[in-house]
Amino acid sequence: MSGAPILEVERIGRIYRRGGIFGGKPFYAVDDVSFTLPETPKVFSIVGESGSGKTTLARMVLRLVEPTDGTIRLMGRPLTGTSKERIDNLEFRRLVQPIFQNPFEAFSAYLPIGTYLIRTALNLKIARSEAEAVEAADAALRSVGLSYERIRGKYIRQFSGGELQRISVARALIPNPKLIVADEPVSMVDASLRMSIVNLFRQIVEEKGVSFIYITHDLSTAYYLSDHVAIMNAGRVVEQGAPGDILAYPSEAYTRELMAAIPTIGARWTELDEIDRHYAHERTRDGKSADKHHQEHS
Ligand SMILES: Nc1ncnc2c1ncn2[C@@H]1O[C@H](COP(=O)(O)OP(=O)(O)OP(=O)(O)O)[C@@H](O)[C@H]1O
Repeated sequence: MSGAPILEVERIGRIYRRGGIFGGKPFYAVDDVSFTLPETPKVFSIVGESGSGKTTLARMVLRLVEPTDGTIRLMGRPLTGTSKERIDNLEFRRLVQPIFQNPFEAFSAYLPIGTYLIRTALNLKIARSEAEAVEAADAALRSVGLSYERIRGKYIRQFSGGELQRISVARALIPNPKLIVADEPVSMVDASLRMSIVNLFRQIVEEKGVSFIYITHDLSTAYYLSDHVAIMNAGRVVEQGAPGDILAYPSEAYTRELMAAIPTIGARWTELDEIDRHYAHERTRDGKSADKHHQEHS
């Protein structure tokens, strides 16, 4: 269905029980959350402290957890419920891909990573033969500054966290998805490489037309990367809007607390000014975001 938003999340909620398997007290881990990702590719960040419900929300969008209430539609078609229109699993995995926090857990330790990527291409029916699968893996790896040749025969222990997260991004790109849901994707990556991954996301949005849901507790990367930020507290979205507006004029006390909770607030927000300047420069240079760190480290 063309013209439909990529994702429409409407009043979703998820109940869990706290305090014992039997008779624990029910509570909403995600409570009445709504947002829309438009057809044009965007980065939508969900920011909140530990326990605010970000991962539960991401897992509902990834169809790993069934919502207790509400509906989710992908390109106009339901992800939840039992209607005939519901997107089937293969189609869903081709359209929506995850990137998780720990890249070391994203791949098998006993399989060369290239083999894993080939299997992904074959399982998702992106390739009909091993040769086609190598081609698909190579194309995806090239979009993140690597190549199949460079990773061939290697196992996860032979890569750094940053390199592996880059390979996770390549894995996610194999089916040419419409949406990537990235749950704390840089929190386990070395600080020096963090911005290169964040820049890579922006490049993918602009060059490949993929939308991102970026889940993080880190306001600074959310501010830098996003077109839209939603702040979550105790399962609810307490405010959402353009990052500049939210962070310059936070209307919620909770958002101000989140900002104040950054331990090196002076340094961090000065760093944001630098990021702003760098980003503005990179974007105007040739109309695209370039990835300086990426070139340095690849
Ligand atoms: N399977 C589950 N069973 C019971 N409670 C759960 C389950 N998953 C999450 N919760 C609870 O739901 C709440 C929200 O958790 P969630 O992991 O979504 O938050 P989060 O913001 O992603 O936090 P973190 O960054 O620490 O992962 C927490 O109180 C958590 O303990």
